[in-house]
Amino acid sequence: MLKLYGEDIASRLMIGTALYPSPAVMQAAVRASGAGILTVSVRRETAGGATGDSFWALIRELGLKILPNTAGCRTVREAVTTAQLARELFGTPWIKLEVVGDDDTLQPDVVALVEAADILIRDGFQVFPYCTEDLTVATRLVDAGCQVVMPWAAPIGSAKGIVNPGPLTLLRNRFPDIALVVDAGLGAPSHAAHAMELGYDAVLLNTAVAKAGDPVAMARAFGQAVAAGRTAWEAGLMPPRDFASPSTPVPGTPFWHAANS
Ligand SMILES: CC(=O)[C@@H](O)[C@H](O)COP(=O)(O)O
Repeated sequence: MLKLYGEDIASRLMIGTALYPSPAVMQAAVRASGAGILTVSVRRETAGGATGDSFWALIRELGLKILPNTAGCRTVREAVTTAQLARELFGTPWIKLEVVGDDDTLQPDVVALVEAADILIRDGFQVFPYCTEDLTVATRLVDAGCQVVMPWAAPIGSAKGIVNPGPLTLLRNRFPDIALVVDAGLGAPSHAAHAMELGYDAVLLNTAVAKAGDPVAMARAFGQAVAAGRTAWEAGLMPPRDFASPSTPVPGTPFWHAANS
């Protein structure tokens, strides 16, 4: 079972709560996804004023583990203050730490991210940092005390899927004991399965479900893809190779034999 900061989590899918056509669709999609963790943007929702309380009520009704996030923060100070507000609102030390460094790509400011992670961990937070696939950045985050690292697949909302599988595989190999979560940029259930087939512990997504023609059906499809990808990883995928190999090497011998391998 997935363990994050010592807590058992039943599902390897984490889902966001933004951009749905209505609150009812959001709730139905989250339920259909089978997600174990819900992420919510504290800054955006508290800025919403009157809508805030009813939004939190909808979120609480879902009965899932909440991972508040610092989406929209652009500085260390903003991110730290937002995390402190989240801890008060939700009574959790968990925080998905986002510090945006560029408005076009929403690429994380990884320098500010490491600094903010360090401050928050010293203050007792359990940090889920949203980062790029850079090995050195991941190392700094782990050194600061992050037990979870969340590299992007592609820019938030881009739906491109995994753009750089090589560096993501490198992270998996370097950090076998750290929970790795692909966060952002997934557009199709096959992208989520791909992340799981790379050995990632979980995926986090939002836009591809919220913006689908039928968000509820798409949420279900993502849930199934995550489960399938994880099963494939556990089953042991055959490594790809550059040469052909006949599936039935010896006529009349349909089953594998050591001598034919
Ligand atoms: C919801 C969240 O926390 C973000 O990191 C992000 O929105 C997820 O990315 P996608 O919307 O691309 O799935």
